[in-house]
Amino acid sequence: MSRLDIRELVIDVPGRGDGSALNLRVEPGQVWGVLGPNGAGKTTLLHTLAGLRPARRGDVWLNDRPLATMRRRHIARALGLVFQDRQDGFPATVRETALIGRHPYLSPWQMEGGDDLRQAEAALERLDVAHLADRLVSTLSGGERQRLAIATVLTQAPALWLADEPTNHLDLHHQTAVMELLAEQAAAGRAVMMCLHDLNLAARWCDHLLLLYPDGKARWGPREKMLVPSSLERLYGQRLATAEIDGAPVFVPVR
Ligand SMILES: Nc1ncnc2c1ncn2[C@@H]1O[C@H](COP(=O)(O)OP(=O)(O)OP(=O)(O)O)[C@@H](O)[C@H]1O
Repeated sequence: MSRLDIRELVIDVPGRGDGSALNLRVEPGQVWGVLGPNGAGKTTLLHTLAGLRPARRGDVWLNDRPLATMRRRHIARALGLVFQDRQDGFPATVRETALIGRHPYLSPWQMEGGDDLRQAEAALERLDVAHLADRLVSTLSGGERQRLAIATVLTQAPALWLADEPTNHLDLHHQTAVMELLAEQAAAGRAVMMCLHDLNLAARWCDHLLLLYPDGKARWGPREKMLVPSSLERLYGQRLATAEIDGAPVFVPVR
């Protein structure tokens, strides 16, 4: 189990004022959604939480240790990041790519073993890309690449998932399958924080929300308190119509 403590954190968005310092805790079992318009800083936040870029101010603690003092290998055993954009520069197969998820557990130059391979193949199966295992990643469609990226993090088996628009490029069925997977991870005691553009996915699958405004201001809390139509309209500068389907609110943009 992993816990992320975000203390007085100001992310470093170039040319922008500090806005609100973030003070929140992502606990095992929770699913956090990060919402905000383009450029609000969602990716910057996730990369800061993963220790990939420095904060302007404040700290991130992973399991009672400051992230900044931890070795990358130890961070990678606890925390997995699904990137929004990927550069698949090396000519690797789908199976080889999923196996990268095991690298935090191997010593330098150690080959993956049978258990690693089984874990990667189970993840490929789960993300519905096992039939592509021998294909070069460069030949995959956008949605197939996205599912492979998630399968690679599933192979890594982190206790804390950070996912940057995990449903990017996915058709409706695979969007639901990925959200079910992330919900299952949380139900098994892991923690999830994901950036989303789809308010309806956030309303259905997240239990906590962080709203990031373009000026750096932020609000966060339990879903019920955050999904207020007037504040979502302010967040996006977009009028919304609201309904309820299947017990969850549904938001539709209107002119
Ligand atoms: N290296 C950089 N140099 C200058 N500006 C940057 C840099 N990296 C990010 N930014 C700017 O910081 C802001 C936040 O970017 P970020 O990618 O975090 O936004 P986002 O909320 O994830 O957006 P989107 O919804 O479009 O993915 C943007 O205005 C972006 O142009």
